[in-house]
Amino acid sequence: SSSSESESSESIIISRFQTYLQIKTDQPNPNYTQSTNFLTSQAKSLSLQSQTIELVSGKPLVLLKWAGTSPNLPSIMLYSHTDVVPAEHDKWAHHPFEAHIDSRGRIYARGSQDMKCVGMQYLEAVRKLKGWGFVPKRDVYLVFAPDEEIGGHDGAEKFSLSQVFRELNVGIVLDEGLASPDEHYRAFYAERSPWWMVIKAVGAPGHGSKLYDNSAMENLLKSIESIRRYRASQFDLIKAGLKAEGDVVSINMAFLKAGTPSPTGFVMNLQPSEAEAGFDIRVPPTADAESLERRIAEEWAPAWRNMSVSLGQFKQKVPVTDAYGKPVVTKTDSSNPWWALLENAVQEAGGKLGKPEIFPASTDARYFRNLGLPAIGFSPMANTPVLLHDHNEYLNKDEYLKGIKIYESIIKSFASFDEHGRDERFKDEL
Ligand SMILES: CSCC[C@H](NC=O)C(=O)O
Ligand SMILES: [Zn+2]
Ligand SMILES: [Zn+2]
Repeated sequence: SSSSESESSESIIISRFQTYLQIKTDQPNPNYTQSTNFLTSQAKSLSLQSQTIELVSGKPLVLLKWAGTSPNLPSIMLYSHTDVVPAEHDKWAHHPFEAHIDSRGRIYARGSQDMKCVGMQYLEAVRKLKGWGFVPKRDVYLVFAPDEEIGGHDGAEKFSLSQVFRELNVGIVLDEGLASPDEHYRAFYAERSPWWMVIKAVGAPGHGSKLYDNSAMENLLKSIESIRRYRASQFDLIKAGLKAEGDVVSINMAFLKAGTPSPTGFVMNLQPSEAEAGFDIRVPPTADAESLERRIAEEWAPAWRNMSVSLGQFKQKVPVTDAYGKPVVTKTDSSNPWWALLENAVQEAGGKLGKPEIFPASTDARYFRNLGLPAIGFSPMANTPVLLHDHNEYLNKDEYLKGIKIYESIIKSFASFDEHGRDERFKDEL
């Protein structure tokens, strides 16, 4: 019967997803050879043109092309990253690279939400559309990039600045979003900028029994107290329902480093002369970055308290604004036809979309928004807890399959949109 046929094709779709999830592309040593081979073989089975670009050796980006009938129109870029964050195997109910499906249909794997789901859903949607004989007007590109989880410098950043990318004449970028615990899918028009900061205090050492001012520990603790008050004030705005997660500044301590090591632990009766703490700060595009800088310099790391500030791992301090001082955001009003197209396409496929949001963390989309291109963060996972970077990351197979239908609708709509309109303007600016 046709229903058992569709079941078997659904199980093939799920097992392809499992195969991709089983490839160990976890940082810091992702197996990009295997993911590249897998994606290239998928492209072949779909008769998509494929090339592998290594802007940095050992960091392949897989670029697939579905040629449209009007190649002069700006193209659609369906973007995803192939790497995933590490997982603590022994803390998971199922091995993070087994892609085990439990009795409720939950597929457990690192990358099931972030974001191998999206990369495979693009491919499955293209497979369906091709099967139905759909022909795109615009060129459709699928991009599978390395190293998003460590900042995207050898992936999306270099790619966005490359001649190859310029020649794609991209008009709209789709990249990752977040799962939604309720029935509404989430779409993101901007993201917060990561500022990774280390605050260091130096001070006079002394006997552990002595009360005196200006020890490194005391000075660092003063900063931490002030930072925690600020953190609470931002968090309160969310708790009171006044602001969304992406609309406030977040600041969390990533590490604390101080003390004089001894063979049995730390020396107890010595107040150390140095102490430092690392913070992950996320700044919304609309925030007053200058006043935050002032707060850091005057309250959190004042030189008069023998304190200094430097950039942490990967030296992340992404500017909140573009080269012209404008916040880096994608328009959600009528000046951006892609937004309305996305809304309608999701609705037509039976999905509901929530209010546009600012992504609380970082994605590679920022590199494309920085060029002035519209980029929408979207991962179709409704009724799903947000588990990216968490233990037991999973996606239910029915949600995954629904997401493919959502992308069929979006890709069809985007690839058929034949107004030059506003996106032509970007071409002159590039
Ligand atoms: C700032 S580079 C790291 C990017 C990473 N992206 C997803 O988690 C993040 O921490 O937001
Ligand atoms: Zn991601
Ligand atoms: Zn991630």
